[in-house]
Amino acid sequence: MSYPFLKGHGTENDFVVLPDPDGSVHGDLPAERVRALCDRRAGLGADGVLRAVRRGDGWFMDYRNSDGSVSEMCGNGIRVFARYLHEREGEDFPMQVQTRDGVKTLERAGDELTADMGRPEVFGDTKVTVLGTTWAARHVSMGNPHAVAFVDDLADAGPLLQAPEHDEAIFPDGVNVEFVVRRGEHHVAMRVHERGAGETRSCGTGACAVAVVAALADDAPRGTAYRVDVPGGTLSVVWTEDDRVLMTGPAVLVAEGVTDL
Ligand SMILES: N[C@@H](CCC[C@H](N)C(=O)O)C(=O)O
Repeated sequence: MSYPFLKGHGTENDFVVLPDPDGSVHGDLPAERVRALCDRRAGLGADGVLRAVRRGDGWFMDYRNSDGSVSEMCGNGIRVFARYLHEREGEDFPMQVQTRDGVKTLERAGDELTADMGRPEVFGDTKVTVLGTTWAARHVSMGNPHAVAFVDDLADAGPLLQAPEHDEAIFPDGVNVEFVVRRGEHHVAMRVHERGAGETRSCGTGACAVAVVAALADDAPRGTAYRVDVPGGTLSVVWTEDDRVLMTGPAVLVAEGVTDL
């Protein structure tokens, strides 16, 4: 059996897009198939899979991490998903996309796309540990869970070959962990260890969580744009007066074909 696919990325957080309009192509998308597709040696290679399913008169983004697990939301993924819907399915901007974290609206921003990521939920303090070093972190939900830790140097977190240790009582389903340094006024840089995918070159929801924590620390007025550098590029994040987080960044489709994986 052959399946159509596309490959794309947003700030080098890369995804396999699986068109499955009536949901009949991939069934419930078994975790083994996701792992096979995302395998960087034996498969197409990706941090996650974006299955495109029609729901009502719109589209649902069925997001899976590269280990086959489900997540509520993916910020880089939704821009790539919207790029796909625009270029291959004829959907216009502004565009609404259904996700496990509700409906998100995407707009064009020049060559880039802006996603309204909704309201952040800022919780209390927590801790993360890597190879015996522990940092204070802030728990933020962008629909999916994040722990944001400011560090002295991005290299301090080491090679991030394993998930950082975290409080299982606070994060029973695991957590995405961002390590952050300041680069200038309203300008930060981060690395991320993604739940279900390992260290990646970028995380859109992570960049939003980081900008929210930085804005709170800076007491920055709502509407202040934060530049968030990631290993794979740069995202811009604004936490608005009406408590929404707008994330702007690139979304690129790089290949399409068929696969029997
Ligand atoms: N890369 C994503 C986040 C993907 C989901 C995450 N790993 C999780 O399990 O919550 C992004 O760009 O937001």
